[in-house]
Amino acid sequence: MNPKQLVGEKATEHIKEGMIVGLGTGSTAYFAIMKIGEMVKNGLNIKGVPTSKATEELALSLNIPLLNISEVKKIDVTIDGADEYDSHKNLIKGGGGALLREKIIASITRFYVIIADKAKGCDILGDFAVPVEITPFAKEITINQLKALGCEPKFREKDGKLFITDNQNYITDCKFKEIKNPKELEAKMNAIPGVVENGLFVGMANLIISEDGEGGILQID
Ligand SMILES: O=C[C@H](O)[C@H](O)[C@H](O)COP(=O)(O)O
Repeated sequence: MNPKQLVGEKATEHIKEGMIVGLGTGSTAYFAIMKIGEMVKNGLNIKGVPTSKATEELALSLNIPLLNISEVKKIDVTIDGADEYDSHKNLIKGGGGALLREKIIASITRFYVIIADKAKGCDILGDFAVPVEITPFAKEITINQLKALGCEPKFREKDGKLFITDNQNYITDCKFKEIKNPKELEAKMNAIPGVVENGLFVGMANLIISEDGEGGILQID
């Protein structure tokens, strides 16, 4: 089985009848959502909260009942992907640009499950450039302030134009050498006025499910 499908389906074991479920974004979360669609079709009663417009469309196509975020106080379990993770379950997310909605949903989630290839595991975060969502206003000032934190920031582009998030903002991908203190860096980046949110998810994940390269499951809890 495709490793993404393996970990995606494994994560759905944490979903129980009646739960409110956060639906992640990306190519790994896709498999969890497909499985949830199947579970719903077979009679499971849950309600989903999507972390992006793309996920909302996918969930609707599978007839997964959805809640509007304004109706939600707590989410029982969220299943989402990651771009990099360490052994303390700190993450870099936002490779698909969905980090803001993902982090809001993670922040009200009781049990946050991350599904990711083993290759995304590392000792120290930083190989993957940290995606940072910034306001279009004064973007040059914001990018210089990010640079002052010791990274090489780059505006993300798509089809030759600046990438626009679901929230009508830009993304800058900030490449650091290594991130020795992710908690401190997360706070420093968010202290910049033009930064809406950044892709460091520190102390949020409860469980990381990955594949061992031979079809087995590895878990960090
Ligand atoms: O913005 C996108 C999300 O943070 C994704 O969950 C992350 O980029 C991992 O995506 P994938 O499973 O496609 O590698």
